[in-house]
Amino acid sequence: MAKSVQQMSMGGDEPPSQYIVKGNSFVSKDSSALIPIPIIDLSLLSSEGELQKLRSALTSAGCFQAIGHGMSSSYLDKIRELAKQFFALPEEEKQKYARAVNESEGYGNDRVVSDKQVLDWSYRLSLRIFPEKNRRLSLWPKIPSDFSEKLEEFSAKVKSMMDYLLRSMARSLNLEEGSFLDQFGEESLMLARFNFYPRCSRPDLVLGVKPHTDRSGITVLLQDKEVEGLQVLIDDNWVSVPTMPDAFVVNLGDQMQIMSNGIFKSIMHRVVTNTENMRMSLAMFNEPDPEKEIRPVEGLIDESRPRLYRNVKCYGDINYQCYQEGKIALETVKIEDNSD
Ligand SMILES: O=C(O)CCC(=O)C(=O)O
Ligand SMILES: [Fe+2]
Repeated sequence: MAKSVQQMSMGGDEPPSQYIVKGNSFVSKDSSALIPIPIIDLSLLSSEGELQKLRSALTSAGCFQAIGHGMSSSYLDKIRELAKQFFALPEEEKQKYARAVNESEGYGNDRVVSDKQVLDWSYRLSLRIFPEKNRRLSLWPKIPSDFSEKLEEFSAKVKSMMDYLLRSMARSLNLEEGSFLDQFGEESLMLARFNFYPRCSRPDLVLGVKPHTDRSGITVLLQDKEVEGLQVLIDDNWVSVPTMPDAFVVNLGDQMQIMSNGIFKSIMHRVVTNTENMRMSLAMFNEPDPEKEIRPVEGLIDESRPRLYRNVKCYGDINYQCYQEGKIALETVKIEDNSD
């Protein structure tokens, strides 16, 4: 049987060919000193100044670091600790929550859809959180014993932060507060993904996560407290997102690019590996109810900015299909001809 990423990591093995990303080198020039990631204080979003900063962050970069969100430093440490405790369990225990071959929920590595697929140097635990009826509690870890309770509490806090952000995003464009949030519907989806990146002997050839945009509406990411790895593509430069222990990274996803008629940018990002330290992150994805149609907000369409995207349902499925076929999902929902 092929060795697992964890076994290879511990042995310091040379990564096998399926993990090697061709035609690229990741020890690239780091542009973070030149292109800073915007920082937005959520407690100031009632002021016009901060709102304009938010708008500018989302129209240029498509991501920012969120501070002033009301969750304490020690609380965030506890959440990170929960993730670390789970990943530190013996493999046998973690396998109790293993992802089924054709599913994405549960514990494991990449779902393999083609022989040509380049594999990510990572482990994940993906769990559906909202709507509550979608939860598969058999996949929620029993150890640490407070895992479910803590995750549930954290998810509720993140959900209200996301709702507040979606309202603020609408206000920043002089729209009705509910212009984006209402499109998510009462049954909007939330998914938690715990990512774990073991050390890798060849960070120059292997990625923790390949370049992608999130299919979500928005993504709120709790980064590792110390170990960097996330990079975002801004103006054709890969920029490292610095660790800020008390901040969340907020990434705009594809579905908000659609709803904002392309004004807000869904950010391309990737995760690099390193030889020294393992890294963890916890990504919370918020998506509109797949049964509801989403569309560019009317107030963002005019003659100078014609409608860019058609009405879309079940974007998650479209995105997955495109991923398998090597297509860019957003391109397939674009309106090609705006002349009539
Ligand atoms: O680990 C990270 O910092 C980012 C993970 C990510 O992009 C994802 O889970 O979609
Ligand atoms: Fe992502």
